[in-house]
This record gives sequence, C-alpha cells and structure tokens, in this order.
Amino acid sequence: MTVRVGLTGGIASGKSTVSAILAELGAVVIDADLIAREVVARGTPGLDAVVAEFGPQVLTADGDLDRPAMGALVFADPSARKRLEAIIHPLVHRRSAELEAAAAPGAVVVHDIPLLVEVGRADQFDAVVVVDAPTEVQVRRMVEDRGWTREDAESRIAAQAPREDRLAIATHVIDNTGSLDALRQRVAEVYAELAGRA
Ligand SMILES: CC(C)(COP(=O)(O)OP(=O)(O)OC[C@H]1O[C@@H](n2cnc3c(N)ncnc32)[C@H](O)[C@@H]1O)[C@@H](O)C(=O)NCCC(=O)NCCS
Ligand SMILES: Nc1ncnc2c1ncn2[C@@H]1O[C@H](COP(=O)(O)OP(=O)(O)OP(=O)(O)O)[C@@H](O)[C@H]1O
Repeated sequence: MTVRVGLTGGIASGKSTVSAILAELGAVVIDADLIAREVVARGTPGLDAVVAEFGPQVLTADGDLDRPAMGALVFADPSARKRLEAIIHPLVHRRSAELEAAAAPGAVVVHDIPLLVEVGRADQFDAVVVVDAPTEVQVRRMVEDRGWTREDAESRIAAQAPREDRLAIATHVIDNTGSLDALRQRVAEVYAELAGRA
C-alpha cells in the first residue's frame, strides 16, 4: 500500500531540510514549491496567465517571472496574493497528482506543501507531518541565513496560517529547534513509523 503523507511547516521552519532527509531515507518527495516554479517557467501557459492577470511588469528583461517583484507585490497585498494563488494552485495540484500516480506501489509518498493548512487538504493524507519552530526562530533564519529584512520575513509569516493551526492538523510533529543531528534522528523515527505502514 502507498502511504500518502502531507508535510508542512511555516516558512524557514526547516521543511526543505526535512524533505531532503526523507528522500535520503527512501521516500518519494513531491515538492509543491518546486512545481509552483515549474508551472510558471518561461514559455508555459501558467506564466501567460500570470502576465494576463498582472501585466508584463512582473517579467524580467529575459522574460522570466520576476520572483522578487512578484513576492514584494503579493506579500504586501492579500488580494493580489489570492489572484496569483488562483492561477498557480490548480496547476500545482494537477502536476502533483500526475507525479504521485507515477510512484511505485508501496512507496511512502511525501507531499511537501507549505500551505497545507491554508488550502484545506490535510484530510486527504494518511499522515500529516508538521515541522515546527517558534516564529522568532523562523524570523532569525530568514534574516541571518537569507539576508532578508525583518519586515520581509514578518510579511511572509503573516501570509501563512498561525503556528497553532498547523499543529492542530499534525499527526506527527517534528520540533526543529535543536541541532541538525537531532532533527535527522527525529525524522528517521517518523519515517520508520510511516514506512512500517506501507
Ligand atoms: C510570490 C512568489 C513568486 C515569490 O517567489 P519566491 O521565489 O520569493 O519564493 P518561493 O516560491 O521560493 O517560496 C518560498 C516560501 O514562501 C512561502 N510562500 C510562497 N507562496 C506563498 C503564499 N501564497 N502564501 C504564503 N506563503 C507563501 C512558502 O513558505 C514558501 O516555501 C512565489 O512564492 C509564488 O509564486 N507564490 C504563489 C504560489 C504559492 O502559493 N506557492 C506556495 C506553494 S504551492
Ligand atoms: N536544526 C537546524 N539548525 C540550524 N539551522 C537549521 C536547522 N534546520 C534548518 N536550518 C537552516 O534554516 C534554513 C531554513 O531551512 P529550510 O530551507 O529547510 O526551511 P523551509 O521551511 O523549507 O523554508 P521555505 O519555507 O523557505 O522553503 C536553512 O538555511 C537551513 O539550513
């Protein structure tokens, strides 16, 4: 039996680090952020739809989506964010389903979905793994590791569901306030439990 797992966590909680460890352990990881980039790559109908909605000023001189400009727009304006999500989310959903259908039977399939709570899809999974870190740790990682301003970091957090709402849908919580070694150990423990169901 295929075990379908939803993986989520607030921005900079360590979700990508966890999904990389799960992939090393043998899970098939389907990464919504990555797909969200692919569906608006240059020459795609997705990018055409974004330009039709927001105008050519959201393109770089090379004709790619100008991600920093788009981010500055949508994380300052919830209605613009909703319009962008209405274009991108159905495309991500469709592509994820195709990738899942191609996974081998008996696999642990992990859907890495930053907005799992927000899109209301938690009940579609056999397990929901939430990577958890306090807001202050999220902000510190964005400021120190990514060089963002505190304001940028806080505007992304404000666009996401509160930490409590993510914890409320979790079947497994992965606390990521300790070391990377501790994280690896906890992920291995969760993976062993999930793989045992397959
Ligand atoms: C606005 C965009 C162009 C900014 O791109 P950028 O390269 O700066 O960020 P990236 O896509 O790598 O996302 C990084 C993180 O931002 C957060 N984030 C992204 N989109 C959203 C959103 N709509 N709401 C809340 N948080 C978001 C997530 O934690 C995500 O992991 C991009 O985030 C986007 O297209 N967002 C809309 C699509 C979406 O909702 N993606 C999320 C997963 S499907
Ligand atoms: N336990 C930890 N100790 C120290 N640094 C960590 C730890 N976990 C993650 N990090 C670092 O924090 C940053 C954010 O981690 P990661 O990219 O995995 O987060 P994310 O939740 O996937 O972020 P995003 O939502 O932007 O995709 C990275 O630079 C990562 O190396």
